[in-house]
Parts: sequence; C-alpha cells; structure tokens
Amino acid sequence: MGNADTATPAGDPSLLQIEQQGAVLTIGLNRPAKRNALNDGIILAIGDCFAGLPDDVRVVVIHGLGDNFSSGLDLSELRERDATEGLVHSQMWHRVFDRIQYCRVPVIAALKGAVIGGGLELACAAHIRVAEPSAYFALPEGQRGIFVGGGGSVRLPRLIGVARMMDMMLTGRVYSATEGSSYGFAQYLVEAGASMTKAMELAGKIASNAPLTNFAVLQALPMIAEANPQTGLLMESLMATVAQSDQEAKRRIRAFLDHKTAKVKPT
Ligand SMILES: COc1cc(/C=C/C(=O)SCCNC(=O)CCNC(=O)[C@H](O)C(C)(C)COP(=O)(O)OP(=O)(O)OC[C@H]2O[C@@H](n3cnc4c(N)ncnc43)[C@H](O)[C@@H]2OP(=O)(O)O)ccc1O
Repeated sequence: MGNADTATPAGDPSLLQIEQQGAVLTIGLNRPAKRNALNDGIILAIGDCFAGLPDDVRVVVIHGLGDNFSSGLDLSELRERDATEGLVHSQMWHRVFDRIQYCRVPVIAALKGAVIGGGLELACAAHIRVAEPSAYFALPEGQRGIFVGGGGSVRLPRLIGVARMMDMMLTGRVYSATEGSSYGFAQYLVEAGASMTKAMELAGKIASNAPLTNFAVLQALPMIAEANPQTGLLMESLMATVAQSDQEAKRRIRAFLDHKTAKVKPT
C-alpha cells in the first residue's frame, strides 16, 4: 500500500490528465482501456491533486477519458486482505474522497457511460453531477461478493435515499441517466457529448461568484442542513453576518444598485 495511510505522493500522475483553463482545473481519469478502473495509483493521484490544488483554482471538474466515467474499483487489484488491510484500503479511499467533498472549491463530476461501484462513489463526493444520456449507475458489489468501500453508504443514501440504494445493491439494478437525474443523483441531464461543455459552463458561473459565498455553501450549508434547527439557524445567521460584512459583498451590491451588473434572468 506504500503511503496509503497518508494519501501522500504514491499516486501515479500518468493515470490522470490534468489541465487548467483559467480558474478551472479539469481532472481526467486516464485509463480508458480499462474503462477508468480505479487502482491505488489513480486514487492516490486524485488525492495528491486535491492536496496540491493551485491557489488560483476556483472550480474543479472531474471526468473520464474515453466513453466512460469509471468502472469502479480495479478488480485486478482486489486481493485477499485481512481485516486490518481491508480497513486501511477503504480508509485510504475515504481520505481521498473526503478531500473532494471538503475541497475549498466546488467540484463538478461530468458523467457518461459506466458510473459503477467506486466510480459512482467518486461521483458522489463531488458537489454537482452532470450526466449525459449514455451514463448509467450501478453498484455490482453484491455480484462481486464485496461491499462499497469509498463512502458510498454514507453519501449515496443522502442523494437518492436508503431504499433506492438497497435496491441497487440487492438486485443489481442499473439506473439510467434519466432515472439517476430524476432521483436526485445528477442535478443536470444534458444531451449526448455535452457533459464537459455543461460542466465548464457551470464552472464559469460558479467561478464568478464571491469566493466567500462559495466557501460558505461548501463548508457551512451541509453542516447547517444536518444540524438541529436551532443550531442551524444560529450558524446561518453567523455565516450571513460574516458574508455581508465582506468588502466583496459591499462592492457587488453597490454594482447592482448602480446598474453596473447583470440582473437575474430566467434560463
Ligand atoms: C471492498 O473494498 C472496497 C471496494 C471498493 C469499490 C468496489 C467497486 O467498485 S465494485 C464494482 C467493480 N466494477 C465492476 O464490477 C465493473 C466491471 N466492468 C464491467 O462490467 C465492464 O468492463 C464495463 C464497465 C461495463 C465496460 O464494458 P466494456 O465496454 O464491454 O469493456 P470490457 O471489455 O469489459 O473492459 C475493457 C477492459 O477493462 C477491464 N476492466 C473493466 N472494468 C474493470 C474493473 N472494474 N477492474 C479491472 N478491470 C476492468 C476489462 O477487464 C477489460 O480488460 P482486458 O484486459 O480484457 O482488455 C472501494 C474500496 C474498497 O476498499
């Protein structure tokens, strides 16, 4: 496992195609011949990438090269592990996916083709999911005699509900892109070939927000949503107070009042 318990440089950067366009960093899973199966090298490289995000990056887009997002855990690396090794492996994935979920900037997953097992768990850690019609979602762990190990049992039920996840895992049900979006997994369903274009369009909009608002949405909103209402309302008031006293908010509100910025328009 090398440096698995720290998720520091044991990743294989050649398994990712990383590009920066302005404030948007794109991370492409680069094992198309293996349907972007996730081996330790690629998982750790994703972790390295999020650990060393350049300061000027304001949005990250994750996608898969070829026709698929990811076929999940690289089954050729699945060997017999004793309980401790199994725990270490799963917790290594958890650390990497936590870096995505708790990233200081929003992360968008652009999905097409197979979004399976650990690949689906990876997509769950992103904040926004954009799916093409070719995308399909499955958890074949039951068929392989294993269990989800990348945080899927925590994140997926929060998106689609426990009952649907149970159905997926027990019956091997495969959700289509349409089902995945109507059940709340993907927030956007776009036409064939358009997931990256849409993801980049969304990234541009997000990057134009006040950084403090994005930060509050990422860091505070999930905690507020899960807090008891009294705690949540207090956290909301505190966050609102901090945000509105920031110079950036003052500048942006003045620009609107002076008719120097765009109005809200229906899309
Ligand atoms: C337990 O602790 C864990 C667990 C986990 C996470 C678990 C999981 O992710 S379980 C799910 C594992 N994934 C699968 O079962 C999917 C398997 N793949 C397929 O069903 C198909 O390959 C496909 C994705 C539907 C694509 O089909 P097709 O386009 O026809 O391509 P193929 O010819 O089948 O594949 C081409 C080539 O890629 C190899 N490959 C594909 N997927 C995988 C994979 N997941 N692992 C390894 N290799 C894969 C395939 O064998 C072919 O190879 P060739 O050498 O024959 O060309 C997380 C953490 C824990 O601690």
